[in-house]
Amino acid sequence: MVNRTVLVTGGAGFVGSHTCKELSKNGYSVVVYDNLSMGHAEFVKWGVLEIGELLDLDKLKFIVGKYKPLAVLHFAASAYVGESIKKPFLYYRNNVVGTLNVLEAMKHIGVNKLVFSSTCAVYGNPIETPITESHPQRPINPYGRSKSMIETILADADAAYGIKSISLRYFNAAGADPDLDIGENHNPETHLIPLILDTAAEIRPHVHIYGNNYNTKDGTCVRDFIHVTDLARAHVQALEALNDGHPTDSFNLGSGTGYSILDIIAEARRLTGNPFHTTYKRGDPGSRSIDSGYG
Ligand SMILES: NC(=O)c1ccc[n+]([C@@H]2O[C@H](COP(=O)([O-])OP(=O)(O)OC[C@H]3O[C@@H](n4cnc5c(N)ncnc54)[C@H](O)[C@@H]3O)[C@@H](O)[C@H]2O)c1
Ligand SMILES: O=c1ccn([C@@H]2O[C@H](COP(=O)(O)OP(=O)(O)O[C@H]3O[C@H](CO)[C@@H](O)[C@H](O)[C@H]3O)[C@@H](O)[C@H]2O)c(=O)[nH]1
Repeated sequence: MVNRTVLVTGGAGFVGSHTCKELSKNGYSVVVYDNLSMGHAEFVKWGVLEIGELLDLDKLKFIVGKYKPLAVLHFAASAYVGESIKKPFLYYRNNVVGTLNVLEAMKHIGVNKLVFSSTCAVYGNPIETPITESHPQRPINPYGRSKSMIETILADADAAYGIKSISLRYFNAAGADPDLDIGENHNPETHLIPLILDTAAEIRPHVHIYGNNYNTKDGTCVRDFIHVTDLARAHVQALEALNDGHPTDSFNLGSGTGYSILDIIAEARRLTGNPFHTTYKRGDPGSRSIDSGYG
């Protein structure tokens, strides 16, 4: 019988849970491995939830051995740029050591395919846009550096142990499941669009704009947003490419168009009809000015 079981680390989180839905729609049997530090048990609607910690190598080996998945989709990570500057060891441990443990467990059981959640933060401030996959990697914060280190480790894992991987470097994930089965629910919430929508809904008093003297058209940072369901579909395609023998590779996932923070605020005011308040704060030193991707 063909093995259709996949292990999804971080499958109770935002992008992981949307991907579980797409995997299930495409006939895969999903096992989620998540410590629920940021995710939600109620987001695991399309598979089995195994509560576990990336840093617990014995448990990871046990779960990989129990289900013997054909592949691992590895979302679980710490993923806040600002926090990574304040707590770099947490980011290197959770992201780099956590991924080493996933790879070690895969090697131990003989699983040799991995789809990895990388990020456009591996590029740092771009020297040209749109950013292509061959753009130099000069990350400017510990979060981006942790993901860039993992990509290096993945190349070594292929060379030494034949573990094939596809790293998907997403730009900014946005939106929610069109059927409203799941959505974005982070605590604390730091992402721009949910904070803007909370302000328009009068749950928050104002939106802080972090910095207005970046070298962009209006001085605010520029980001390229991609819908979370498009990201989810790309993961299924990456899994199928690995199954078809595609070599270790990396791909950007963005729309190719960047919008400034002021663009996003103007559009949210127009769509909601609420001219909500904004205030300026100092820009975050680890924040890249422009992210405009390549779809
Ligand atoms: N959201 C974005 O815009 C974006 C953009 C680029 C890359 N990414 C990457 O995509 C992945 C998913 O991002 P997200 O926005 O869905 O984040 P998220 O925080 O919603 O999901 C991460 C999940 O991993 C789990 N987790 C974290 N550390 C763990 C550990 N040590 N052991 C077990 N489970 C653990 C959390 O509980 C959570 O459910 C991350 O790797 C992130 O770096 C996200
Ligand atoms: O209240 C806010 C929140 C954010 N921002 C700015 O808005 C932009 C987008 O911020 P945010 O939504 O927090 O996303 P990023 O910092 O770009 O990081 C996200 O997108 C990255 C890819 O670009 C991923 O790797 C990260 O995991 C994910 O958190 C940045 O310039 C922030 O400085 C504000 O001005 N005010």
